[in-house]
Amino acid sequence: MSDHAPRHDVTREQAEEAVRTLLRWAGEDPAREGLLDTPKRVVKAYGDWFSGYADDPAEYLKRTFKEVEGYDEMVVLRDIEFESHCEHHMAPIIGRAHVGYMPTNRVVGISKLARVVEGYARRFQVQEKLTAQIAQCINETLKPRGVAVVIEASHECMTTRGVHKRGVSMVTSQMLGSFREDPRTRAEFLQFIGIQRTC
Ligand SMILES: Nc1nc2c(ncn2[C@@H]2O[C@H](COP(=O)(O)OP(=O)(O)OP(=O)(O)O)[C@@H](O)[C@H]2O)c(=O)[nH]1
Repeated sequence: MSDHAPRHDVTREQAEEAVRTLLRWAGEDPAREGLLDTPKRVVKAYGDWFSGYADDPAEYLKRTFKEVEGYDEMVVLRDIEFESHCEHHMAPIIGRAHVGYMPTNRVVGISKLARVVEGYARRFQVQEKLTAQIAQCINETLKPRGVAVVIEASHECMTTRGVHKRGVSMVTSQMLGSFREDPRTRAEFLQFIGIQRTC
């Protein structure tokens, strides 16, 4: 089984039974009419939220465009909305990713950067890991001069439970190659995505 294959050692029936157990634990009666189809719906929703385990995001970057060979300036895709789930509480993480790279001679279809974000977001995540995985995937597959990923997200484990702080967002960044080494390149990227340079 590859790293990206879904774990099929749990059957759909077992997954639905686990949802019934949680409903009982919360104080509900899973046999109540309104809840009869809930386990089926939850398992279907999990298939959507966690489809990233069946994805190999590097595959999206394998098709590159020859026609744009020679373009070697920064490419930025900003405001890529995503939904993920934190691996600590299994609560939603809702955010936006900004991705930039400095191509060498390999340029990808711009939607593929958003697909890479989706492939990693649709898993249980920690924001720092999500940020690093996106950057490393692009770096290893396209071998560009540099990669930059900034993620801004709110964590529902902080807003709907626990410390209950609304309006808080977490910002993480991973800069590789020229974005890490050249302050001007980094500053240009931050300007493109609307984050002012502070150092
Ligand atoms: N660094 C980081 N922390 C996260 C992320 N998602 C959730 N957390 C934090 O993970 C921590 C888990 O802390 P624990 O003390 O083990 O869990 P807890 O008792 O439920 O913590 P509280 O949320 O403070 O109630 C919490 O501080 C969460 O806010 C993330 O993506 N990155």
